[in-house]
Amino acid sequence: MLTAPIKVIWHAGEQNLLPQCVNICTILYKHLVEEQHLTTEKSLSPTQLRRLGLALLTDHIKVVAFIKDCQGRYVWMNPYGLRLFETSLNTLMGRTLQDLVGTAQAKDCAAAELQVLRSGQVQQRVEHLVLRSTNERRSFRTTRVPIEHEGTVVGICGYSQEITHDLAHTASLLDSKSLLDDILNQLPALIYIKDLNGAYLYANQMTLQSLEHTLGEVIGKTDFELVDATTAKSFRAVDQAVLASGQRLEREETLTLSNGSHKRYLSLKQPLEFPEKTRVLLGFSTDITNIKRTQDALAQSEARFRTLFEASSEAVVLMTSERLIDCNLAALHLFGLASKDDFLNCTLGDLAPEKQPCGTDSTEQAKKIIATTLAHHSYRTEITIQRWDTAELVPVEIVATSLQIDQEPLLMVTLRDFSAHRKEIAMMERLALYDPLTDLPNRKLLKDRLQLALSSVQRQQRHAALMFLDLDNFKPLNDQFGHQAGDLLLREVGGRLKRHLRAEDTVARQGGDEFIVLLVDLDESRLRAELHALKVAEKLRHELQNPYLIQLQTGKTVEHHCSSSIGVTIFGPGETNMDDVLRRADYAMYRAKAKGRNCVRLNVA
Ligand SMILES: Nc1nc2c(ncn2[C@@H]2O[C@H](COP(=O)(O)OP(=O)(O)OP(=O)(O)O)[C@@H](O)[C@H]2O)c(=O)[nH]1
Repeated sequence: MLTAPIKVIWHAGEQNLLPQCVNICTILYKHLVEEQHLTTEKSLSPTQLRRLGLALLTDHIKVVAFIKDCQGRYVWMNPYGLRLFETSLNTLMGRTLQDLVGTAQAKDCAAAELQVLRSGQVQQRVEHLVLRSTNERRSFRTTRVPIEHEGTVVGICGYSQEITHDLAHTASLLDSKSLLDDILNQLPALIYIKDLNGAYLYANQMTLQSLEHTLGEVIGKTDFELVDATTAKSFRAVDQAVLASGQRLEREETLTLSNGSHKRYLSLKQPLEFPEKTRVLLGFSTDITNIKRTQDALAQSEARFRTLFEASSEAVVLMTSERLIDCNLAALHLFGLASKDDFLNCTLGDLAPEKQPCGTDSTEQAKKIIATTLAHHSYRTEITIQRWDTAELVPVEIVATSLQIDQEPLLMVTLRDFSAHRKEIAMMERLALYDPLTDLPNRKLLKDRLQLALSSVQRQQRHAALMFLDLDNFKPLNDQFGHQAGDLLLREVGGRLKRHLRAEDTVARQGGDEFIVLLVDLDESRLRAELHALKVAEKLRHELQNPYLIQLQTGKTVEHHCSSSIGVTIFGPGETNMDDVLRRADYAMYRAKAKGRNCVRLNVA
């Protein structure tokens, strides 16, 4: 049997709050007709049918429907509600919500009910209740409708639609969106989305900081409204290229800030298809300003060192323990190479002749240099290299130092062309021992050889001779035609003397127009040695008095006549005092001068 309260529910639902019930009612109506084999025409009036349908409806809908008196005591609850609270209608009748849910929530709901009873207004609110039956927390959207009877509110009817899952879903959606926002805003990168026209649809915190605008100022705006025109143009060009090609692009971009400083970004941009075929641009830019600054500084420093390295006049080679990997221009010149391509990947041994002048295998020598350098950190030695262009052998001094670059052991080898140095030394030695004008041994070398000769005569018991020669009538040539003419004559004298002596004899220039001749290994007999020496002296005197044809600087050739005064002395076994020998020869020459020049005089010890 249908009761009055149900009528009230129907009244409330029909007019206010349960429009969906009308549809359900229609379905139930059909179900009822089929179940009970009834037909509308035959069995029930529309009113009867409506009552029956409503009764079934309250039994079947998944909504807690209830009726309470003005004291908040339950008068009725539908089966769904009874199942939810795990109670029966009989048990529930006369009880309040406090018997079904937690005290605090029950009090809160009672206050809400009181408000409905007092105001006579329909009320809808979300309530979170902990069920006493299961201790579960459930959420409901509850609607309370005042029941009026003859102008007085006598009770409340209402229904509670469970929204626990909806709320949980919404909460998780909200949670995940804010989590995503948090993540995107905390990422140390610019993340942004722009539409086809370049207007920002999304910008994370870092993008906003870079653009120096708030989210409200950025969304819907293009770069042209946010940054300087040049920057905006370059951003737009990349964006358009991405959108047009449909391809992901990676570019370095520069943003000029309001204070004039620049920020450098590595931007990865790609098109993104949104539902309904909307294409947008997703951008991800990393701030590489500091990296670039460091890279630029490194590149500058590298360029500076490269310039120093290349400009060094010292040949410098960089190598691993096996191969040559770099060198400067001076090294290329030293090796006679046209370019570094010829040089790279060679070994040190490849740049030397097969054998060193000392006979060592060059490859072995190179290995020794590398091993010693690595063992002792640095090593200095001399080797001979072979130029690639001329095959010329060049002695070089090398200083090798071991280095550690990027964990790799390397050797830096500096090479200095030793040939020039050697020539210099040879020249210095020659200058110290030879007369630069005539290229004859000077007095110092003569004395060395005289000392050797003195020793030799002791060993071999054979005599030797020393001659002092001084030109006669030399000065007038100087006076008349200048020193250069005199020099030419002095050179000619030296040549004539050398030509008429043996290789083992020595012709030296004492200085001015004075020459000294040392004749060694003459004879065991002093007498025969004297005769031999006098014979040679005469031959020389004769030779030197031949006329001299001197070609002047003017091109003119003049003839000059000059003779020589020669003093001779013999020294032999038992004689060791070099100065005595020199003095005797000098004195003999003085006597020849005194005798009238152009003659030979012998000074016997
Ligand atoms: N051209 C030239 N002249 C020199 C050089 N060294 C010395 N003399 C000159 O040689 C000359 C030597 O002087 P003397 O020996 O007195 O000249 P001289 O005419 O041979 O006289 P006597 O020896 O007395 O016969 C001086 O005029 C020096 O200036 C030189 O290297 N080159």
